[in-house]
Amino acid sequence: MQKTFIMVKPDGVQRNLIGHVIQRFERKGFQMIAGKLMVVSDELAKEHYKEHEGKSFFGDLMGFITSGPVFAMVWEGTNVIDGARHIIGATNPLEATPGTIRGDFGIVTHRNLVHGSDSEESSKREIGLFFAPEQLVTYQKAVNEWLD
Ligand SMILES: Nc1ncnc2c1ncn2[C@@H]1O[C@H](COP(=O)(O)OP(=O)(O)OP(=O)(O)O)[C@@H](O)[C@H]1O
Repeated sequence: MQKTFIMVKPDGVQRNLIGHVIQRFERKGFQMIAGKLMVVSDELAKEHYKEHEGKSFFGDLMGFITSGPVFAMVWEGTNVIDGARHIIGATNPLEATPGTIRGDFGIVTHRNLVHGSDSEESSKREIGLFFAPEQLVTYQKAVNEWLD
């Protein structure tokens, strides 16, 4: 089953949106298999966002993502990587469709509330950065047979 890494960023935690984000994914039919509240270290932030190293906003991004607790999760489901990106919405909340998390709650790109992996490769990499394999709890729900 496909897996993705989802993180409620520090602004989402401060704005009491952890429960809302979880509910959006649960309602869709995806299944959480790991979740934890944590503060991202400088080293982890740098590794997670290494594709952006050297860009003008990199310093601000590092400062922001380490500024307070995040809620890191792994979700599982059919096409969950793209499905989650649709629920989260476009990177710039101004361009995010209403009904998406960023479209409903975000205003600016540097505070866009939630992160979701953008490919199979990045989901594997990001899950490995934030969780040990034994922290992923795979289990069957009876409802799964009604989902796909
Ligand atoms: N021009 C920018 N100015 C400020 N911050 C930016 C800018 N572009 C991207 N960022 C920040 O870097 C993050 C990573 O950018 P990326 O292009 O990977 O978008 P994304 O995949 O939608 O976001 P994320 O990786 O957080 O899910 C963005 O979510 C945003 O917080």
